[in-house]
Amino acid sequence: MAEKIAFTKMHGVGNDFVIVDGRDSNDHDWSALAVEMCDRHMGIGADGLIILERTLFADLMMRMYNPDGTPDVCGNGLRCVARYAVEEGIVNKDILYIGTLAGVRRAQLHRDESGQIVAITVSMGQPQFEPASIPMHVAQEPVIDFPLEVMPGETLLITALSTGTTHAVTFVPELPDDERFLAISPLVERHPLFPERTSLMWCVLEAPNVLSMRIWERGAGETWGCGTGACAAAVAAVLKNCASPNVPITVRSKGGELIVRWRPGAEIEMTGPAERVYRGFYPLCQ
Ligand SMILES: N[C@@H](CCC[C@H](N)C(=O)O)C(=O)O
Repeated sequence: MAEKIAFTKMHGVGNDFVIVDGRDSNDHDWSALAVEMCDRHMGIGADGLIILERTLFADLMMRMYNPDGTPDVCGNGLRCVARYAVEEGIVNKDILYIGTLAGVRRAQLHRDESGQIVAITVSMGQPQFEPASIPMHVAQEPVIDFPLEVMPGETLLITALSTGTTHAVTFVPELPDDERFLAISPLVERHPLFPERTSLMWCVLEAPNVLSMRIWERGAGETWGCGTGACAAAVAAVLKNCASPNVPITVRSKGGELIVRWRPGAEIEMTGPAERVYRGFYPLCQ
């Protein structure tokens, strides 16, 4: 009989993931399975596949694969993993430590009076501004409002940084319509100045410390939320004096709101929901 992989579908502000507890599973080509499983027509459909593993350095290790199979770091996925680990009894405490490709992250669950998990706060590490860490081929640090020529006659002012993964943030007067968003975002993702490609956060400053954004993720395309991207946008807003440091910054996207707090020299902190959608079994056809 064909092997079946048990999975749980979860999302954080509409950024959706297939979560697989791989602690005792056979060796699989997770990168290839991410491509299959994340396919919205021929698979389960998701913005990423997350595999849980054992580690000596934290309560749990998470590995996230984009829908194109590339491994990455993931903020919304981090909150989903924290909730999953506690509700599945893998970890029996409301403050836990999760290993990621960018290092160990702290997660704290928040509950209402009835004990229901209502939000999760995660540490997201310190933002990286050195061009080599982003990575971006540019001789400027930090990269604030860099004029990126996307095509003849189209230049975006880009603030670029890494929040564990590469982000370009552009502040615009209004969010782009589909035509503009779909024409320009993939060109920024694959711009030659970003040797490992980049995600692009289109941001509007709605009010002091309130941002709304439209998200293009490297390896995934448009998503409804992006945790590392919300952090990058909030940090960029502070760097550009559009938001105050150490004060909660609300970052809205198609799938909901995240709250981000950062001051120069400190770790980023992000708070938001994580929801379970359904469980299932994925048949392996290999
Ligand atoms: N959605 C994630 C970020 C996923 C990584 C992105 N696709 C990339 O390649 O950088 C998040 O919530 O942080």
